[in-house]
Amino acid sequence: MTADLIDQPETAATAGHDAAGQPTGTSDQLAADEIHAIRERIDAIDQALIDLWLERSHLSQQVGRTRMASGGTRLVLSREREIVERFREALGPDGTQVALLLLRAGRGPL
Ligand SMILES: C=C(O[C@@H]1C=C(C(=O)O)C=C[C@H]1O)C(=O)O
Repeated sequence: MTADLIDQPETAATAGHDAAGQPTGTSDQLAADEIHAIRERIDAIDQALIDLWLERSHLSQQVGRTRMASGGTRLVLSREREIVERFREALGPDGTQVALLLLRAGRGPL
């Protein structure tokens, strides 16, 4: 998917840029303006996701440290299964992959 986006050659018909100078994939100015506005919201969402991702992984590592310092286990697999299932129910098979990546980020270096 990423390769498709990167490899697509820019032609005369797709040479338009938005107000920030980013290629929009269209030479139509109205469409380019709309795309620019939507991209601002997309960028804000991406930043929120990054911030939440980092906050979650720090919290998860904190739980792991607290539990191990008290003689407990590093992981609780039943809780992890619940989380994977929550994401799968909400997002389908991609949700499973997202949850597994989230849990991996929370483990930190093993
Ligand atoms: C954060 C915890 O520790 C571990 C990490 C989890 C997570 O990242 O959500 C879930 C279960 C545990 O394996 C927890 O028990 O809540």
